[in-house]
Amino acid sequence: MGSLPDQFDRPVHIAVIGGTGLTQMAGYTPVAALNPVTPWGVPSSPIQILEHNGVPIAFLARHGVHHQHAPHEIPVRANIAALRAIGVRTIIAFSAVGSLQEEIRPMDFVVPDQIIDRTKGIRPFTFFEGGIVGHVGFADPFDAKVAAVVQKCASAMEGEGVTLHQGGTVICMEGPQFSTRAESNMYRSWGGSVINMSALPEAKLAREAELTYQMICMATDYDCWHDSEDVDVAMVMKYMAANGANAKRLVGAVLDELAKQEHSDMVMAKHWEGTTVAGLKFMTKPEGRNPEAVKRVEYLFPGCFGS
Ligand SMILES: CSC[C@H]1O[C@H](OP(=O)(O)O)[C@H](O)[C@@H]1O
Ligand SMILES: Nc1ncnc2[nH]cnc12
Repeated sequence: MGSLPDQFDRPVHIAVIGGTGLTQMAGYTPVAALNPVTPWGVPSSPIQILEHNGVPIAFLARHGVHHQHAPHEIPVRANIAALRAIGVRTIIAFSAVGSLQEEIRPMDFVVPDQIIDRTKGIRPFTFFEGGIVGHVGFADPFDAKVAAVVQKCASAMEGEGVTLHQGGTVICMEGPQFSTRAESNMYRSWGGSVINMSALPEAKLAREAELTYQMICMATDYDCWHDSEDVDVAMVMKYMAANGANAKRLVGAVLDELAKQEHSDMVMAKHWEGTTVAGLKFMTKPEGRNPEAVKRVEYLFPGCFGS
């Protein structure tokens, strides 16, 4: 990465956030590696700009290039802010997850449509604080239109080792320790489909930043509720290695599909444009706004308060 330029002169609209076991996107040509500094610090990894069929894609390794950030240490605000600042409006976020349902087998893919928050409030979870208040809708944390694109791409790969479950609830736990058996069974009773440690605050911050965001999960284990072996890191890495090629193929097919003109409004997150900013302007009266907080928010939405 060292020899790549640290600037890229075109906006990049689509990003992939790679999770455990997906720290690179083979088959794409890296053309730049950016190191932005945001008001919330620096991102987890350099942002690699990859080119595929002339379309630039941003790639960020959630846990860092060497997997050095624990789930609660990931600088999620810097990640999301930096991606938005380079032009990204759609994020495909990949995650290795435990399965909470018999029919979701290790190596199956899941495109979730809901999240239950089991983080413990120790992760910074909003851009809007310290003198700027904002509340965004989060009833549907993911994006049904991107989910449909993923489904279409996965269907085309059926019979090639790709099984995809459309819809489902991610339990996002704090970690880094895995769940107890009692917790795992409780999550099942709540209707949880899969479990990870990274859907939040990523999805919330993407929404605050007016981005289209969809997670693609790949099951690596049955957590500890099942009568098979309890989850451990070796198991997660083993399945990621075994199915990593399919994960990359699926993500690649999704990127190719999203690059089509017919998806441009969705990719540019036109349906979210202005939704956060409208609420921000309405909430904290100008005389109550902290100039430092205003400056930080204007990194996300340049000129949004008219300064
Ligand atoms: C190594 S198992 C736990 C770890 O794996 C998942 O990572 P990611 O979502 O980034 O793929 C899970 O969320 C935990 O961070
Ligand atoms: N069982 C599990 N619990 C939490 N995160 C995970 N990531 C992969 N498997 C997991």
